[in-house]
Amino acid sequence: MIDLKPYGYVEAETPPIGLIPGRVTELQREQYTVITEQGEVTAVLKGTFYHTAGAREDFPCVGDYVWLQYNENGASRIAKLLPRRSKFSRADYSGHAAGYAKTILEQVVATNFDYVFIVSSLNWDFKVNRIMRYLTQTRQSGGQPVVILTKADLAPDFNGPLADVQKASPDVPVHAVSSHAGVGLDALSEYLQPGKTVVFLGMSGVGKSSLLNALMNQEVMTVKAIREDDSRGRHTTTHRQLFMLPSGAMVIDTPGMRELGLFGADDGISAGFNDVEELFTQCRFHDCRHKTEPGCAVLTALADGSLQHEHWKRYLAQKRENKFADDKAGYLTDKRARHKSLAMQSKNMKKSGDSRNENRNVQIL
Ligand SMILES: Nc1nc2c(ncn2[C@@H]2O[C@H](COP(=O)(O)OP(=O)(O)OP(=O)(O)O)[C@@H](O)[C@H]2O)c(=O)[nH]1
Ligand SMILES: [Zn+2]
Repeated sequence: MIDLKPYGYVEAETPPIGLIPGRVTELQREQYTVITEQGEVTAVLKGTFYHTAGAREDFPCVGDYVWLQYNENGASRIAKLLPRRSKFSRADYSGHAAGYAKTILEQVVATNFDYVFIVSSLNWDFKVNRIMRYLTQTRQSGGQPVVILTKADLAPDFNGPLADVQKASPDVPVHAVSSHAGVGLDALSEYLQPGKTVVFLGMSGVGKSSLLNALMNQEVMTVKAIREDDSRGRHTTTHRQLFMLPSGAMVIDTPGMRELGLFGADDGISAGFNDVEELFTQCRFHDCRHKTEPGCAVLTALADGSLQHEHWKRYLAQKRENKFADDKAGYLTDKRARHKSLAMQSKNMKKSGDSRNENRNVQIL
């Protein structure tokens, strides 16, 4: 028999005969993995869920405590969702036409966590305002916020940023850590107590997977920047969603949580580099690598001093460091295509001399 207490289960009410308690550790499509006193079981929802659940919110997700009908020979059946003490949800647009705001469902992505680690990098991209926005989100979730400033090894003097966060939110604990150098992790044991659950909130590339790996003492999440020499024989189990740390605390890391982190992306990672990205659209070749290519707007700007070398170097460092860089290329291609079609359109308009159409086009874009 497995004791569910280490999974944070508090029995407020004894389940009726025939049902046993459990905690959802994974959700893939409609199939649940639930840890129960019988061990880890695969489960589906009882039919009544589909009839009585008013909104998607009522469906169990990772972190939830449930009662289920245990089935020794096949899928168990989740019969009841127990009350949640905290939750994060996001809008679910699936199957709904854009603009039909009323039909957008709430999709709960993680529940029953005690702490929310607001993870932010101490590199040049450090922004107190973004942390404050995550703080608001966290306070609405019911979890207790803890600010984790990562990559301390990249910022020899992190006392400044640390003090900035402390000043902006005096009641919230702030810690600087380096997953790579193993610095500052011990201080987190205050939160990582047996039976406690933590979720990470933070933008892509801030080091959430690296932190999880460091806390797990093993690689459970793939970190994008793979070094050539150790990429063989990696042990990764990326599908797991609720991780039990050696300390006895749990970390929920769902794709849904990662998407939440992206909500801050509007002022995103490369917002400080608009000027650089504008230059890309002026390079002669659309696949310019800005190294030796003729007609490269970046090289020209570096040469005439309108682009600072330091600024360019920091941009390149960011590209190396962040996964976002990958998506950025696609974004820029789109942007360039938009520019081009806009230019073509206005050329055609000018030819036909129809200025009303031109105006209409500007509005559409
Ligand atoms: N120097 C330094 N780099 C780090 C540290 N932690 C993470 N990184 C690097 O930052 C990059 C992103 O790290 P990840 O752990 O994948 O970031 P993530 O937040 O999980 O990113 P997503 O999976 O996109 O949400 C990688 O290149 C890491 O090697 C650190 O403590 N120090
Ligand atoms: Zn170029």
